Amino acid sequence: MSERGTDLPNVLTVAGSDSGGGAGIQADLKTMLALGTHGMSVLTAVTAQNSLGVQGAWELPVEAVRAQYRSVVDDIGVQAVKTGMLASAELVETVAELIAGTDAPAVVDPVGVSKHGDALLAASALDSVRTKLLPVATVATPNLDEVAQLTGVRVETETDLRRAAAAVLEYGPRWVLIKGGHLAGDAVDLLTDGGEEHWLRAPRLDNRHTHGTGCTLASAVACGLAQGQSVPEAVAAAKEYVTGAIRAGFALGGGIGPVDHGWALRRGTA
Ligand SMILES: Nc1ncnc2c1ncn2[C@@H]1O[C@H](COP(=O)(O)OP(=O)(O)OP(=O)(O)O)[C@@H](O)[C@H]1O
Ligand SMILES: Cc1ncc(CO)c(N)n1
Repeated sequence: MSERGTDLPNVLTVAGSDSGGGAGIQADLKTMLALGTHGMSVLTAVTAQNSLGVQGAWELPVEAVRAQYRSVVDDIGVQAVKTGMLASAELVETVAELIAGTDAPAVVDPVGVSKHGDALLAASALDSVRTKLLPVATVATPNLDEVAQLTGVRVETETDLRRAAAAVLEYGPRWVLIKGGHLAGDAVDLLTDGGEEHWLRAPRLDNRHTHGTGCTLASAVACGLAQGQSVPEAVAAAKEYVTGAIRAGFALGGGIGPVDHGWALRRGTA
């Protein structure tokens, strides 16, 4: 038997490709490798993207998404699913239906726009995210722009995060992790299921190379869940991983560089 052993959990990302390698499918798979899981992917869209922005985006046909998902789940099996860019209402609804039929926790990152403000989800898909995708989520991980788009709640202070969380929970995810990364001050996120409340606080790092933070955090949560952690445990570990990745983020191209997914692999070996 190889050293891999037989207990490496399988984690599936359903997301778009970022040609620059910092966000999307590429960030997800790198996170899954770094955190000791076997990463697999269902591609929903292809973007021409780099450190300066998104130059083009093309979504895949619904049949292609459905076929990839079936290939993975029916043969290999998954211990957790993570979703990212889903592009259109049709794809959002297809993926929600596929997740509903899968016996594994789902981390839903309701990706709306890229860090540069480029749309990665059609405005006409918002309602499907609210009524079809959020209800099948074990954890939903919106950032503040996505919260505003989905619920109309505008977050300006840490206290507003509570109101935002309550508004997202109305749509039915089991847990919500509101990412306060775009607020001033500490990088504070709020995880709640409407009963328990967990505040995750990290110092704001003075590094502009933060491309892919959201994808990385959501994938790390999926890895923890696949490894049998509870939602609060998986989120706490994911926050530590993404904070380390931002600290190690590096310049690439002429704009915003990526976080460094490999930092945790090198931990203790320098
Ligand atoms: N400068 C920073 N220093 C420390 N932590 C940060 C910083 N910026 C973001 N974070 C943290 O990174 C995680 C991702 O949050 P963020 O709000 O950046 O996601 P996002 O906007 O969805 O990212 P993206 O769209 O680039 O993938 C959160 O835990 C947030 O608090
Ligand atoms: C493909 C893709 N998915 C997600 C994000 C999140 O910002 C991005 N920039 N690109």
